[in-house]
Amino acid sequence: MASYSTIKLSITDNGVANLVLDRPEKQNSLSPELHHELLDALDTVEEENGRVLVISGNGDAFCGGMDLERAFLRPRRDGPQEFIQANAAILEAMTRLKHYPIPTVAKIDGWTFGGGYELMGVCDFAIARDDATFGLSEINFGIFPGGGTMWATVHTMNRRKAMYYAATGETFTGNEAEEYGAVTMAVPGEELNQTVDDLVESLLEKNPVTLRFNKEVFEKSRYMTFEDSVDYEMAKMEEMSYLQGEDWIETALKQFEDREFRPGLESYDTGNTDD
Ligand SMILES: CC(C)(COP(=O)(O)OP(=O)(O)OC[C@H]1O[C@@H](n2cnc3c(N)ncnc32)[C@H](O)[C@@H]1OP(=O)(O)O)[C@@H](O)C(=O)NCCC(=O)NCCSC(=O)/C=C/c1ccc(O)cc1
Repeated sequence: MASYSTIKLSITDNGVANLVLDRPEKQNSLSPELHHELLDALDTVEEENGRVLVISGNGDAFCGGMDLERAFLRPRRDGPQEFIQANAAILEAMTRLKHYPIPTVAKIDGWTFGGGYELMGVCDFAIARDDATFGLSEINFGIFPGGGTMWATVHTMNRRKAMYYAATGETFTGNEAEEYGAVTMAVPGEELNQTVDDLVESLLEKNPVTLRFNKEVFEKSRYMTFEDSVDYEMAKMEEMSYLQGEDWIETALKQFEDREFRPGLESYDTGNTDD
C-alpha cells in the first residue's frame, strides 16, 4: 500500500479501512498534498475491496478545514486559476466520498471547521465526542461556506440552525450537533471508539451489495416525487436482487422460513462475519 505524508491508511483483513488525517501540527487542515493523498487513498480502498471506511483525525482535530495558507492564501495570490487548481483534487475527493460505494463513517474527536464539516457531512454516518467543537467559520474571514460545505450544512442541519451557524460563525458542541441532526450521535469521549466499532461491526454483518444500493436509493429518492420513487425503488430492487444472486430470498428469507432469526430484531447470517 502507498505510503503517505499527510494521512495514514490501513485496511484490516475483514475490510475495515481506517483513514486518519495526519497533520496534527496544523489541526489536520486540508493542504494540497492532503487533497491528492485523500483521492489516492479512496482509490486504494476501492481496489483493496474495503467494506467500511472510517475517517478520523490525529490529535486535537478531526479536521480544521481547508489549509488557509497553503490552499487559499498562497495560490489565490498567484491568481484565480492557481486557486482553482490548488483545490480541484479536494472537490473531486469530496464528490467521490459522497458517492462512495461502501459505508463511510466520520469519527469526530475534536475541532471540525468549514471543509472539515463538509468532509463529515458527505460521510454516511458521523459519530462525535459530545464535547467536540464544530464551526462554519468561513464568515469569520469574509466568505460563505463554499466548495460543497454549504450543501453539507443545509443537508445535515435543520434550516434555522444551518443559517444561524453559517451567518454567525459561532461554534457548537457535539451534543448540539446531535440535537440539530448534524451528526448521527454524540457520545462521551471514552465511548467514542467503542461506538464506532459497534457501528462498523453492524455494517459488516449486512450484505455489502444491499448496503451499496441502500445508499444510492436513499440519496436519489430524496429528490424524487413519490410516484417516481416507487418506480425507481422497484427497478433498483430487481437490479440489486440480480447482483446479489437473490441472496435475500435464497439465504435471508430461507433462514426466516426455517425460523432461524427474527428480522425485526436482528440481521440474517450473511456468512460475512465469524459469529
Ligand atoms: C480553533 C483552532 C482549530 C484550534 O486552535 P488552537 O488549539 O489554539 O490551535 P492553533 O491555532 O495553535 O493551531 C495549531 C496550528 O495549526 C494551524 N491551523 C489550524 N487550522 C488551520 C487551517 N485551517 N489552515 C491552516 N493552518 C491551520 C494554526 O495556524 C497553527 O499553526 P502554527 O501557528 O504555525 O503552529 C484554530 O487553529 C483555528 O481557528 N483554525 C482555523 C479553523 C478554520 O477557520 N478553518 C477554515 C474553515 S473554512 C474552510 O474550510 C473552507 C472550505 C472551502 C472549500 C472550498 C471552497 O471553494 C471554499 C471554501
